[in-house]
Amino acid sequence: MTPPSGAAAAVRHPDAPAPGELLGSHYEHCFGCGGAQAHGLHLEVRAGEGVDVTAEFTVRPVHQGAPGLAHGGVLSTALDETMGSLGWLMHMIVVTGHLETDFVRPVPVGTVLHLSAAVTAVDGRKVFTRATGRIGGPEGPVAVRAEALFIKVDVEHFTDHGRDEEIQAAMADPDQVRRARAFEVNP
Ligand SMILES: CCCCCCCC(=O)SCCNC(=O)CCNC(=O)[C@H](O)C(C)(C)COP(=O)(O)OP(=O)(O)OC[C@H]1O[C@@H](n2cnc3c(N)ncnc32)[C@H](O)[C@@H]1OP(=O)(O)O
Repeated sequence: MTPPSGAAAAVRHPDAPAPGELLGSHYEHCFGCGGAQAHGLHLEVRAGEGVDVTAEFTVRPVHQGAPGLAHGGVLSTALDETMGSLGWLMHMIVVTGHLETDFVRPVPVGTVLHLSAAVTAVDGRKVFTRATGRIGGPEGPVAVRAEALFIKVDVEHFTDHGRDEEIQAAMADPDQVRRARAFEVNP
């Protein structure tokens, strides 16, 4: 997870969302950010000043692992989704290649997890990222932290591998196609 010595700093795309702007969901059925997923995380991610974002995730009873506590895999998902959204600031479509999470404090149901993530380096198609989740406020103690390697892919990654039913539905939605193609038309 250490970027190679030749890795570059991340570059914010000139057409990236303005600092403070909500990025919006990339797919309404996404478990991380989609509004159509009843039990999803419903993450709303906001652009930062650089190639960084913030987000909030409210832990609900459907996200439990142990009684009254968030499931660790769900917390990893929140970190994953937050870091994955960094691609939007660089106009890159990325998928997670490697993700590692430290669970530092238990996170009770009802907690708002305050997430922040940033790109630490870029090396060709490889995007190195880091994230933390704090409880009790944006400056509260760290409950979870993660590092992840994302890999830049083309839209064909999804159309070639996704189940036909969902791909056809997504392709029939002009908003979804516009979102998916935005980075290719306006790289
Ligand atoms: C719009 C989307 C928002 C997403 C938000 C949520 C994020 C997600 O959860 S995405 C879903 C989970 N991830 C996936 O399903 C990805 C599944 N994996 C794959 O499809 C492929 O392995 C993929 C695309 C990551 C890489 O395959 P491929 O395009 O053939 O690239 P490949 O040549 O193997 O690797 C490229 C580079 O990355 C490195 N790499 C790839 N995977 C890893 C890994 N797991 N660990 C370390 N390095 C890796 C390779 O070593 C290579 O490095 P180098 O350029 O230095 O030789």
